[in-house]
Amino acid sequence: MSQHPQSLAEFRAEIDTIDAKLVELLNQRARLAGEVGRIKTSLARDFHVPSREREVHERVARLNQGPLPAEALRGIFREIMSACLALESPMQVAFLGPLATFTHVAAQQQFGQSAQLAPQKSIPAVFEEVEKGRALYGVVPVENSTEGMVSHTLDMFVESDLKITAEVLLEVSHDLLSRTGRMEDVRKVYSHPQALAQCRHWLEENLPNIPLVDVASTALAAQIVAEDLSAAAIAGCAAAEHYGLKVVRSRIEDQVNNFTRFIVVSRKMADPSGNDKTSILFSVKDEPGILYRMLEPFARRGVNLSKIESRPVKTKAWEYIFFLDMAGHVSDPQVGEAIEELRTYCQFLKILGSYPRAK
Ligand SMILES: O=C(O)C(=O)C[C@]1(C(=O)O)C=C[C@@H](O)C=C1
Repeated sequence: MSQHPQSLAEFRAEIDTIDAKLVELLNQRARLAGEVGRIKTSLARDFHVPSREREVHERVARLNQGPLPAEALRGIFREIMSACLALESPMQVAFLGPLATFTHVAAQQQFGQSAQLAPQKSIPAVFEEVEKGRALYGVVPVENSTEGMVSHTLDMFVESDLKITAEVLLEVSHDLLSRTGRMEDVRKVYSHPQALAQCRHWLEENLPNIPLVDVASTALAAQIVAEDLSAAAIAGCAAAEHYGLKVVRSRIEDQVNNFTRFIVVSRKMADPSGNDKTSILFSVKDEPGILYRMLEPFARRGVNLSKIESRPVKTKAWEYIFFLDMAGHVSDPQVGEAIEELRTYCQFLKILGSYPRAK
């Protein structure tokens, strides 16, 4: 028996009254978004307007007096806008599947639950969906803080003209999942090679001599394990929920702060947000001092470089391509000028996009 049954009921009654108002207000908001959608249709404007969504999020954060944390309100408004946008025009987003992978979680985090998220079998398939216009955006992993770059994604940009319009940072935490939830039943562990690598020490200590099996995704590992009582999968909690598995051990990754960076690609460049990054791809002639010369235009203008990666390319025209990330938008004079100066040393240079820096 509760000590204050009366006041509990009273509080809940007040919450009910507020919920009724919220429903009414949310629908009022949705009707207005519908009007905005009709105007956009008549003017042939884009339905999804990231800059406006940013404005709404910033305004909401300024208005917030608590006790709700800013992040909680951000999530709520992301879903409100996702639902309003879906009324204007359903937004198609392709992502590297299958369902319940970390890329799926990243896509949901970026576009909300009302976007139409379509899983694809490969990174090239995600790019193709966007290139052919069947999806407005594509979401693919690009870099993991433990295992380094997802090279397939970077390689895509050599051929593709899609632009990076956003990045999503997701804390990736791995659980050991199985049907029974019991450690002693585990005779085999399935996962994506990167996830296995990220849990290597934990596996050596806790499951020595147990065979580890590489599969194409953490979600596929969970799907296999859902049919096999003697196997376990390393995957995220989204996969546990999706495939009805139990958690044998949670957070088994060797490194805390294990982040994966995902990128969002689209056919159009993103507008400046005030806190952007720019990514470029280029190749230079193989000659002495070239590395120094290619970075000098950025140093001289005080453009902060945050990453440089090189990849071998099996084409006669060049030997290595470089990927460079820098602070700022390509429309910032220092950024644009430094890139144009670098271009004079390059056999090939492509601006992959300027996009808001992930928080
Ligand atoms: O303001 C608009 O352009 C809208 O379509 C409304 C709205 C919103 O819900 O606030 C919805 C989708 C857009 O991406 C931006 C904002």
